[in-house]
Amino acid sequence: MSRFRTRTRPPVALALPALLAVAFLLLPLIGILTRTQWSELGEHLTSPGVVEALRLSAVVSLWALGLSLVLGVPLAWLLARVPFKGKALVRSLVLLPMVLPPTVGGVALLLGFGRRGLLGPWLEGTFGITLPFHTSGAVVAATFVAMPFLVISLEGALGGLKQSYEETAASLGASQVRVFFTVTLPMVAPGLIAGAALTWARALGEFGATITFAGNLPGTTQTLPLQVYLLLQDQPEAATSVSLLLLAVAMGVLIALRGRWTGTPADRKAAELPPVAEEPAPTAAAEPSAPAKLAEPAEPAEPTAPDASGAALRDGGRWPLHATVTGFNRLTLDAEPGTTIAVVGENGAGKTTLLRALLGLTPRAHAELRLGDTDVTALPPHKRQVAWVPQDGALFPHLSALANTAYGLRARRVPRAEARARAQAWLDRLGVGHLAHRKPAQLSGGQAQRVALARALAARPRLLLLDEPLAALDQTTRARVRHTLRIHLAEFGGVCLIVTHDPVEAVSLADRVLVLADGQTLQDAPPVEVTRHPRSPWVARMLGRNAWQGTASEGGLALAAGGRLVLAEELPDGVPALAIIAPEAVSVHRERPAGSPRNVWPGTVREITALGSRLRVLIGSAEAPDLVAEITPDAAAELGLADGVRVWTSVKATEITLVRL
Ligand SMILES: Nc1ncnc2c1ncn2[C@@H]1O[C@H](COP(=O)(O)OP(=O)(O)OP(=O)(O)O)[C@@H](O)[C@H]1O
Repeated sequence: MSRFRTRTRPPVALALPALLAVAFLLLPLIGILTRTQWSELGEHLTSPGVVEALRLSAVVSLWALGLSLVLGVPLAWLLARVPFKGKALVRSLVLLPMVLPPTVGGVALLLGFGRRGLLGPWLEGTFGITLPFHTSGAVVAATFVAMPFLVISLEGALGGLKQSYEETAASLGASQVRVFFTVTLPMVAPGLIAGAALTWARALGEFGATITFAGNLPGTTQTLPLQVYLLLQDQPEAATSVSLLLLAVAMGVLIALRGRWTGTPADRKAAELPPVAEEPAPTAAAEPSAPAKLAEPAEPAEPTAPDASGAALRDGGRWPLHATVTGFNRLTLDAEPGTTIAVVGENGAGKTTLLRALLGLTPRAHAELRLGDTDVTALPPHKRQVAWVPQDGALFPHLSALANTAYGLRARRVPRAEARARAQAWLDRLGVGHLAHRKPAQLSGGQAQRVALARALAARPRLLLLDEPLAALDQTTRARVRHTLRIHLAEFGGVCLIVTHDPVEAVSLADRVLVLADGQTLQDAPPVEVTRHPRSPWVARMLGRNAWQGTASEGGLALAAGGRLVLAEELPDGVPALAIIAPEAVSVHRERPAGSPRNVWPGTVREITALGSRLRVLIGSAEAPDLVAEITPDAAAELGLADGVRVWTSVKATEITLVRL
């Protein structure tokens, strides 16, 4: 109990000044409330002068808001999205009116737009507009001080928006304008609304710049704050009443904005919902393996007859791929329709860059890309029919699973009802049809991945790019989604590239494994071949094999890391090679094994991990590189294996596969 109190009680040294700060802010407000003549409040606020000032304030602040939106939204977009020289300077310029004393702002406006200012004579001569002492002058002054709030708020929202949302939307077929209105704008709406509200409130309260630049003319430039200033001299009670009105408006804006800075109300609602259970893995019977289930959702526009080979899913076409990539990636890729290629490689090998080049989304690599008979090289991303599922799925958070899935179809102008029906059918096929009306935040990781996949497939792509589609899932969910993925990829008539770091994914999903190193193809072969003859230690280890690099010498391999390996195969001296040892081929003993094996090393158990029904034992040795052995739990128990236990390892020379480098 006392511990609880100690923890929650804030330190006095912080609490005291914090309370003083609150009191400091509160006292003036209490002053207004206590000094307000409540009985005369109605009379004060309905006096002709106040009503006129109120009307003028509304007109000026709304015009200022409108101008800020028209000018500020593009400026915020430019600052957030377009790299250009002098951006820091432009941003400082935008912020300047916020820190400049408003009267100085007023003087600056006079010198810029006033009668004798830089632009004033031209405005007067050409349009007959004189800003000072005119309502339009008050609007200019209010816009000058208020627009920064909009720009800063919107730039922050745009900057915080992950670009993968917009890029995915483009890959689904949406033009830039469509992406802006259907993805960008709805996603930054909270920031835009918050910025607009603050801009309006700031414009409503503007005083200094207005009185300096536009003067204090009743009915023309005398807004509420200016009137408060006047009233304070002759009728302090009325000034208090009007101040109370402005205070109420300001508080109203802040209360309405509560939470908008920290997230959308939709997000919060979603977070409050009970977690959605991951549905059980589809059984073989439930999987759409029967022809009837494989049928493409009803498509009145392009009817396709389902047949036993699943041709209906292929969008009436099969799309071979030919790509020549230059830039960071330098490779040529050819693949038959229906081929799934796992793209693997170390961090920074260029996997994502390759995908982005095929999408036409990066200047770092250029892809000459032909899909079927169509050369899409010159086409923008939204016209290539190359669908992309980024690592996090990038489901649009403001749209339901159904609307997400229908997005690509709508972008290609499929009528709404038909698009939704087709999207629903795709969700059903991927086992998430019952979640169609959920927002992405209400889906589990596995469910979201299936929706992302349904969305990509529903867009009828000719090339499908999946960037680590299962990376964020736990082992069980990963196995389920992998199963679903395998079934649907088997029916896909285009080429599919899957970036992965998971050997199981690479071997079980792909027809080919493309190993990248430094942007180039190190190996491009079927999984069996890559597993048997990996071309680099990294690939071998990724596939769960021991891989030791060395140079042939005297009938063996002198290991680069020190030590020697006896081989069954003869290699000419001096040839660099990679020795691949399957973990199952490593024998573990407590005593030095008697008999013939010549590759025997003493070592210590460093780590034991479970892999399915077997155990992987990492053994370190002073005489050889680290070695991974795979044994049954029974064998491990019999040997009494545990971390730190001293053991002997042996490998038969005939169990070693050699790959020349
Ligand atoms: N926008 C960028 N500007 C400059 N260099 C970049 C950019 N994006 C990536 N790179 C560099 O290009 C190289 C390839 O990056 P890429 O993201 O394609 O690698 P990757 O194989 O996908 O790596 P990972 O497995 O870490 O995702 C890396 O050296 C990386 O630092």
